[in-house]
Order: sequence, then structure tokens, then C-alpha cells
Amino acid sequence: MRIAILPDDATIGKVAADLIEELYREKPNAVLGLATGSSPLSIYRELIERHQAGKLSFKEGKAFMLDEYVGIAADHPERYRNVIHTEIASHVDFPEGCVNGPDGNAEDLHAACAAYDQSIKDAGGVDLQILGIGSDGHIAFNEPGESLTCRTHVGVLTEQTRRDNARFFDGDIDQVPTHCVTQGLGTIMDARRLVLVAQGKGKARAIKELVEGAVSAKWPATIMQMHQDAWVLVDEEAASELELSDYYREVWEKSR
Ligand SMILES: N[C@@H]1[C@@H](O)[C@H](O)[C@@H](COP(=O)(O)O)O[C@@H]1O
Repeated sequence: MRIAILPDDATIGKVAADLIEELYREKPNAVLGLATGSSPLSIYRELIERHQAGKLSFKEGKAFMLDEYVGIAADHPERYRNVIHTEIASHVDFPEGCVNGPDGNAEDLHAACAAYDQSIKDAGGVDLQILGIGSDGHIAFNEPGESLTCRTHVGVLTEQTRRDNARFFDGDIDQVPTHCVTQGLGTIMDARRLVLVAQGKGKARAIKELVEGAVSAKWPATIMQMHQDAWVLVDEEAASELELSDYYREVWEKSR
């Protein structure tokens, strides 16, 4: 893994956006994997700025989202499809209909999950997947105990995740949906590059497990240790429990 301990969120956004800009320069029809949550917002701000400055275009691109709540109202601002529209898609130039997300309101959720995996395959796979991480080590909505190879599926959110996400639902855990549809860890691992970002003390334990823990379903993000091109971009607080942080800093400096 490439581990970067960076001074602040703005720098995390810049480093991740550099990777995405480089991708679209080399491959204008690249497929980008989009994540929700607060962690990727600095990346989206950078991408929008670069797009508005004429340096970056997604006009031949496609995007796939990671996950969605089940049963959330179509016009709910926290429906991930709406969040992605607000935070990034409406500000850049992906062609109409080219930003895809799993359907949490499908009549047959299992069929919709299988169809979603197929649509990612049909698009040629994800070139670069942006990821955040839950405080319990989940990526997308793959909670502890999930199969390390699963495909897009219906999942049950842990109480910790619902508590963490209650801040987006008037601080009321009862308003947070109990189920989700999510790309599986197997689906995510098929992306050609993974770029995970994390900020703040609340992510320190999950980052320690991700980078230095044993690969295990208890901490689903640890599966990234098995990926050949995984980047972990964190701030000082999120890196604060890493035992080998001095070494990671040295490697990062020497490999630039
Ligand atoms: N499903 C999302 C994840 O994709 C996200 O990475 C995580 C962290 O969120 P945040 O970045 O707001 O801390 O929580 C949510 O539950």
C-alpha cells in the first residue's frame, strides 16, 4: 500500500485529485468510483475547481457509486444518489445518465444488486475507486463479519454506523435506515486503483487496523492489503495510532 500522512484535509484532497486528473488525462473515458460521507468532500472540491478552471473534464467519463440506503425517500437529501449529485455530479460534466448508483428502492433488491455488478463489468470496470472508512472499519457499507469476496448485496447497518451517520439525520438514530445496498468487498477489490481517505481522531483505530492489522472480516477495510494498487491518504490525527508512521513518511517522501 502507498501510505501518505498529510498535514491537512486540503492536502489530502489535492493529492487524491492529482491521481484522478492524471487518470483522466491518460484515459478520458475512465470510470471513476464515487464515495459518500464527509471524507471525500475535499477531493470533490478540488475536482470541481479543476473542472471549472478547464483543467479536467469528465465528458467521456462514467461513474459508479459505492452504496445506498434501502427504502430512503427519492427526494431525501441524504439519499446517496442525491448527495453525490449535490456534492460533485451537478458541478462537473459527466454525460447525462453516466453517474450510476445501486438502487435501494428496487422491488427486487437482490436482482438489482446483480444487475449493478453487471453494469460495472459492462463499463469495463472501475479505474479508480475513492473510499472513505467507517469508524468500525467498514468500506462502502461492508460491515464487520462481511465476506471478504462478496459482490454487491443487501446489508444490515451496525448500530455504530447508524450512530455515526445520525448526524446527517437531525442527530436522530431512528431516522437512519437500517439496511443498505452496497458494492461488496470483491466488487471494490476489482477496481484497478483504490484511494482511501480518512481524517480525524475518530478514524485512528480503523486506520491502524487497515494498515497494520491482520486481514480479517472484523475490520473489512483490511482487505485492501491484498490490492496491488491501494493508496491510503490520512491526516496526522487519523495516523496517530500507526506504529510505523516514521517509516511510512520516509517511504512516501522517497517515492515521490
Ligand atoms: N457508506 C458510507 C461510507 O462509504 C463512508 O466511507 C463512511 C465514512 O463516512 P465519513 O466520511 O462521513 O466519516 O460512512 C458511510 O457510512
